[in-house]
Amino acid sequence: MTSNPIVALSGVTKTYGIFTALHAIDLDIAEGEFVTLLGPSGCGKTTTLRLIGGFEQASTGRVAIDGKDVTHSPPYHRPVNTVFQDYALFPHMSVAENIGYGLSVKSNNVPKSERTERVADTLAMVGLDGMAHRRPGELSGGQRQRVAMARAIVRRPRVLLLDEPLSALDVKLREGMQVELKRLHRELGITFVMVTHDQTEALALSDRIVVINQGRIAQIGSPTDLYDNPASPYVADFIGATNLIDAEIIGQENGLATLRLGNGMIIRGTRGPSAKTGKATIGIRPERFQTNSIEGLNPLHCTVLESLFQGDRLRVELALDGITKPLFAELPRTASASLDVYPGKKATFYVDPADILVFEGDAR
Ligand SMILES: Nc1ncnc2c1ncn2[C@@H]1O[C@H](COP(=O)(O)OP(=O)(O)OP(=O)(O)O)[C@@H](O)[C@H]1O
Repeated sequence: MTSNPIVALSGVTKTYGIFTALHAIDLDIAEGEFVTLLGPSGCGKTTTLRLIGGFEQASTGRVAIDGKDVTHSPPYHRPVNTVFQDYALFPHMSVAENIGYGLSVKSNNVPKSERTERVADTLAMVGLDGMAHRRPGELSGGQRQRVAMARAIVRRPRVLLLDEPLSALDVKLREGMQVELKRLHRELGITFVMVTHDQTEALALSDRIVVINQGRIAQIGSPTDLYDNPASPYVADFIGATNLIDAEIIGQENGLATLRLGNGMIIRGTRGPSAKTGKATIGIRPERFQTNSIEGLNPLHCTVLESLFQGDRLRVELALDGITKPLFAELPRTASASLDVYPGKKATFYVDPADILVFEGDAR
């Protein structure tokens, strides 16, 4: 666990009536980290964020910020600010007034001259110079998002909470704003905790990702950690797509597991299992399919069901002989050109044992 975490949740449970939204969550966030809470709709990520912000109270457990127990403190007694999903700007106030509002209300000791200066600095920081006098209704979606950011950071919180901050923007704008968020995080040096259900966004922005599944933390790790070493089929499938296939571990030697698939096929995988034998699930990332036969790789005899052109890649739907659930492979265009894939074609693909993720049990 992190020493001297800026945010620490210990055994936090949140219930609504008889429904438990969070089950005894433990989470430490280090000062300056960019942490993302990721998971499907209803998994509990917003609840977790709201517990940190003080908009919800834990049913049991403890919330500490900067070493201080804030479990029962209201939002305004926490060194935290929130960028809400809908931005929550005041429509009748100008951009500058929206941004300065928090300073005038909460920090009465900020003199007017300093307030004006801080608002101007913050406007520049989010790239909104020259927009100070506009009203929210006269701004684009991306500009409104920047005002919401500016309003949250002008008070210089220790922790910035971001609730799906980019979800209202179209794809192109969202990609641009991702770069902006990353830059702001670096320049401000404060802790960002963001909620998203968009795994690409989480992978691109975070130092660490907290994957949540039905009110429980499924795994915490860096983006590469989660991508390369997912702890469960759930994480493997949520962080980057994964083909999951039922299998049985029938032997193990020198860190190499021998597995039998439902169609009787034997393959070898190196990633993960400690159990000698028993039920398992294997995961293969779509981009790990190879087209050349190389000594030591697992051959997979397939029939092409469909091939979808995607510019730089070809996405190919495959049926592994004797297995009903289709698999997806993503091939670089160069590889697919030599293969000439079309529906109905019999083709053999190859997967390195190191690219076979092995999960014990039928945990799906
Ligand atoms: N005030 C409430 N009363 C009852 N149930 C609630 C309340 N707030 C949240 N829940 C339930 O708690 C669970 C977690 O909700 P939460 O908003 O944290 O999910 P989420 O992961 O953020 O989902 P989304 O991406 O859809 O916002 C959901 O099943 C939700 O219906």
